[in-house]
Amino acid sequence: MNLSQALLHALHQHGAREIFGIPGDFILAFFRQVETTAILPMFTLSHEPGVGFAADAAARYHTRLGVAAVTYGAGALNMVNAVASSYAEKVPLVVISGAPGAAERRSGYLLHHQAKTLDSQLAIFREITCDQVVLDDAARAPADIARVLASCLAHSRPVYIELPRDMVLMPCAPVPHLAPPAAQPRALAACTEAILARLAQARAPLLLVGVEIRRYGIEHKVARLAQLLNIPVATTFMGRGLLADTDVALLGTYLGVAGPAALSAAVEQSDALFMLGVIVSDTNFGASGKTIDLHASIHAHDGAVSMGYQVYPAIPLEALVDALLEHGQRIGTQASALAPPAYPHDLPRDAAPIAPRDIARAVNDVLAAHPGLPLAADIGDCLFTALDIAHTALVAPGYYATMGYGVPAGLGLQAGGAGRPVILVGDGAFQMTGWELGNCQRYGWDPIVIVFNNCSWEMLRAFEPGAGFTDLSDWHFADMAAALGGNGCRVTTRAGLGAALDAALARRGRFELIEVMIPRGVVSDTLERFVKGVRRLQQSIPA
Ligand SMILES: Cc1ncc(Cc2c([C@H](C)O)sc(CCOP(=O)(O)OP(=O)(O)O)c2C)c(N)n1
Ligand SMILES: [Mg+2]
Repeated sequence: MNLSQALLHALHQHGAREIFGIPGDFILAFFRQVETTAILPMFTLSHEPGVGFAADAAARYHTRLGVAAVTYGAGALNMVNAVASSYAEKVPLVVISGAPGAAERRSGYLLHHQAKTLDSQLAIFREITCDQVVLDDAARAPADIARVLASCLAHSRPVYIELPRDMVLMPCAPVPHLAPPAAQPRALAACTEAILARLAQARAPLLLVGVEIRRYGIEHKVARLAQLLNIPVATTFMGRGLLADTDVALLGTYLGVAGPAALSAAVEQSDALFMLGVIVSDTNFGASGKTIDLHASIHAHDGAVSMGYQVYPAIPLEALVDALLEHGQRIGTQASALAPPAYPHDLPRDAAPIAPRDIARAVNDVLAAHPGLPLAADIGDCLFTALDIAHTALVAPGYYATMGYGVPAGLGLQAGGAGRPVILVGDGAFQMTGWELGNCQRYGWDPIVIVFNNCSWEMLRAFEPGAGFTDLSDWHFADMAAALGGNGCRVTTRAGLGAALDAALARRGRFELIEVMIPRGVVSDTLERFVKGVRRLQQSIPA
């Protein structure tokens, strides 16, 4: 076996099911190994940010390793933003970068794609990955690859593998599979007992779940825990879509002042807020009406648990949930004190112009007929609109908030076997990576893409009214769809939107681009409330 085959078998054994990539001369030999061994299918896209986003989305949706393979320098450094997003949002992404071989490193020349030094790329990726290896020694490679892949899964963060091109065919032993880290039994028992005692004595315990319960594949265990404890459950903004395929009666998504008042009050007034797998970020808590006292909460995240000023280190999330399931008992008197949110549906098929909420209605009508359709959303008002869409699997960078995610992420979902996705994307974000749709024809992907075309960076205008620089011109995206191998149509009325979706759903095999024209200044209620809330909080926080 050669080193590439050992690496590919190890990726498969650790759960990876596909590779996204763009080749370059420093990684050509590895791409040939991927192609000839067929251990993992390879999907190539057009621009490395899209490669990273697609691999990220496949990893999120399927709760498994995502893999992005790129060339040295121009390729890998082009993907830094996407990998940073995966790091911030705790996605287990394996970055494989080709690299110069030993002889060319000693040539004394500055090599093409080299920035500062030949190790600068490794230094940059150290900042956005949890573990790294340069595979320059075939004897060490099996242990190094095992360690790095185990880190990726244990921390649910990206890792970096640099593969010099003269090592690709070197003979190499198989890669061992390391056991995941275990909790120290007595520490786990003490932590579990303290949490259950705290919840039992509380007046209003509440379970708030975040992305880590998806990343560690424990949503169904968490659903069982919620039913066992019988306490109200809500998701964070980033956690939108969690528990969607369980029968947990969710209160909804916590959005602070931008969300339903009763739900926000339940979270902010809880005297035992149990945050499970929650990233404590401004997008999750920045619009809180009453600042949540994190020291009065229980927070299980990043492999540790904090309660008050007590920290229990090395408590893997799944081990904690298993222990709570084993020792927990009914605590709450009623699981959900609030009626679950009602989502808008029944799009009127009339000549009225289209507002973001109408798109939510239309998608909810589609979901009623096609339950379980996966959603990918970009950053912009399309993501706030997604909060008016019924609970379904949703991938979106709700915390790191990078634009350009939506279309490549939708392609990653379909490539990874999630079925036909609906993609929500604004015109500004579509300008960045929407062109990846041109790759659908090679792979038979056929997402339904809804472009919110307000000819504007409208989310920024909501924060900076009167700014002229947020105006964009009208790119007529629908007219370009056919040239990219898909079907496109532009709609300006609610009847047109309904008809376009009906037609799109009736066709398969080509992407469907529905360009929804939205008047500038018309935004979703949620974005409006979010902006008002953030402004009010900015004014209220003493200097
Ligand atoms: C890669 C990248 N560049 C810039 C931004 C800043 C930014 C936003 C966030 C605040 O950082 S929202 C936004 C405008 C989005 O425009 P569009 O896609 O048309 O959506 P909509 O018109 O619905 O706003 C920008 C430029 C970003 N998030 N990501
Ligand atoms: Mg826009």
